[in-house]
Amino acid sequence: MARQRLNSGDTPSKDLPKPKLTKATLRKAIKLLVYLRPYRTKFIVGMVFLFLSSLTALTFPALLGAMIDAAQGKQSYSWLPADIRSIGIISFIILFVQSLVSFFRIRLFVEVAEKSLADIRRDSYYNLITLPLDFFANRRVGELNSRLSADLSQIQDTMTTTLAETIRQVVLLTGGVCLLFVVSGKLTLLNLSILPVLVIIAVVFGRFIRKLSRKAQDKLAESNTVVQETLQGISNVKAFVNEAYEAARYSRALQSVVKIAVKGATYRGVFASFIIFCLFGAVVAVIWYGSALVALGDISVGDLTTYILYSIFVAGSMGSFPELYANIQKAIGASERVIEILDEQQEDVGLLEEDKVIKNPIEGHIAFENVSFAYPSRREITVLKNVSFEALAGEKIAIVGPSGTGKSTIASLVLRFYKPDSGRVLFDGREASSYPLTDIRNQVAIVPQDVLLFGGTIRENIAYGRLTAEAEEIITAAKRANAHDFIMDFPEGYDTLVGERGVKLSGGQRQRIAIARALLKDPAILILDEATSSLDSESERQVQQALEELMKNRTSVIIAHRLSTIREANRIVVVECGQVVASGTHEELMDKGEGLYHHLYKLQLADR
Ligand SMILES: Nc1ncnc2c1ncn2[C@@H]1O[C@H](COP(=O)(O)OP(=O)(O)OP(=O)(O)O)[C@@H](O)[C@H]1O
Repeated sequence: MARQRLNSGDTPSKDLPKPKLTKATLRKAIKLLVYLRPYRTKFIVGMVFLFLSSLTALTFPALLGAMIDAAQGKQSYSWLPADIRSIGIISFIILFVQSLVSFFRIRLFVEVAEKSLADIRRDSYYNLITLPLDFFANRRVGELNSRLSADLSQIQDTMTTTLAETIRQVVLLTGGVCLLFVVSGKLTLLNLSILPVLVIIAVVFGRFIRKLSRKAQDKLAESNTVVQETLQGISNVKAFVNEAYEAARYSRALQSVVKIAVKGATYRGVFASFIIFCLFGAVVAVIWYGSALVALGDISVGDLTTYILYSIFVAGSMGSFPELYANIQKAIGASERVIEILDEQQEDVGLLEEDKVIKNPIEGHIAFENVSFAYPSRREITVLKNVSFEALAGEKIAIVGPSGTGKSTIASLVLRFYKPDSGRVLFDGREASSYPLTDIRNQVAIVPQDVLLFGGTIRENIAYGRLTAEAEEIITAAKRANAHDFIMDFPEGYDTLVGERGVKLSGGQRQRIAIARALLKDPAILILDEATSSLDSESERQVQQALEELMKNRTSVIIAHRLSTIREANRIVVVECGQVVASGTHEELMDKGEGLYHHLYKLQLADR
């Protein structure tokens, strides 16, 4: 029987949705079984052991009944000696075999489940990281991550225990019912007329109580939100002298928790009394009728004992089915979602080391020809409209324009995070789509606005640009990026841990690490998404110097926010509302007079 809880201590997996079992959902879930294939021999042996241990469990009631009969000088079965000692020894031998078989069964199942689950985890992770960016735009990454881990834990639970438990209970139930008939048909008919009714009532009632318990949890969560909100905004609460208001709000929330919990407890009490009454009632009925049969000489005392023990087995199996079924349902739902991720269309990026070898070197000439683009998640808004520009190999090209006009989108198209809806992106005069994705991304580096570092050491973070880099190369890159000195100022130098997402470093330091990373990658094309957050003038000078170093000898696309930094660019492309409205050198654009560039430039000068 599923145990009820009226508190909020359930694990997240308990909240996993339970889909209806249909052919389609089953077919999807079954797809995951291919992951068992490499371990099928162990799985089959485990299954055989499982059957053996369930079957041996079924012998005990018969043996114990025979032992009681033997005590009264009766022989229950012709194949079993009628002396207590022999039956006791046989029981212990079977018990020993059962323990041994159970050990191997558990060991094998867990091994198979863990190994195949590791394969599923690895494949879903591989798939996830090779999915196009658009997939992530439509989902919250945290949610995706916790969903996936809850789903996988559910599948793991099912593979390690639920599956085995279900098979065991099916064997015990069918074997138990058959043996009940063998021992006494009359008693079994009585039993079978009571037991299923009880089980059905218990399941329906159980569901009702479970609903109540969920409501209690929701209410508790609501009251916790009050605490959280109040504490987060404690200064507001105090400033408005609203302590009394918040206390009353919390107290109201608590009252509703108590109300629903007490209601739940009432039903639970009724349920428990009902179950106790019925359960013991059934036992009394069976023993009553059984004793009458013994008195009539219809069955022996040993038979009655055997019978009662089998009844306990059968009742236990019946009671365990609702929870097992619910777990299987959840696992099937979980498998469906995992399969969805496994079936998503991946990008054609390779995961092998040799995929990092560049097969089509790019010199650095970039051209956009009438490129139009709308994000797949927001098709109705055309972000880029007929955008055309060109940067020769080694040139510096700047893209400027107001916020939200599509500058970063241009960068995403260069990196081929997305494909244009119409028009062409060309590298060295060849269409981008004719290059393997890995070739493009291996030769384009981006220094983004918000530099994200991984939680390891500075050395590892720089090496992310080229994982095979030697220690010396990392230091050279850091020196060129103006980062070496500040790194050496840390007691642990290059082994300093940067903290989660690089929080232990300042914005300017993070940027210089990102520049060192890009230097190490040594790309043909560089995209600089200039930081909008202002650094102090010393950091800005250091970052600027590092950027100058980085831009040497390669094509640079600078998404510029500070126009002062791009005066020297070979070409400045002015974008407004997704369209190129002007392009030329700084002087040419300024000479034009009242254009957008002129306006923006004047605005920035005025700000200084
Ligand atoms: N992944 C996305 N899905 C849907 N729309 C997006 C996505 N990313 C950006 N956009 C939208 O596309 C438009 C252009 O965004 P983009 O980031 O390219 O502008 P930007 O010029 O770089 O802005 P900023 O100067 O503020 O960085 C915006 O309206 C933005 O809301």
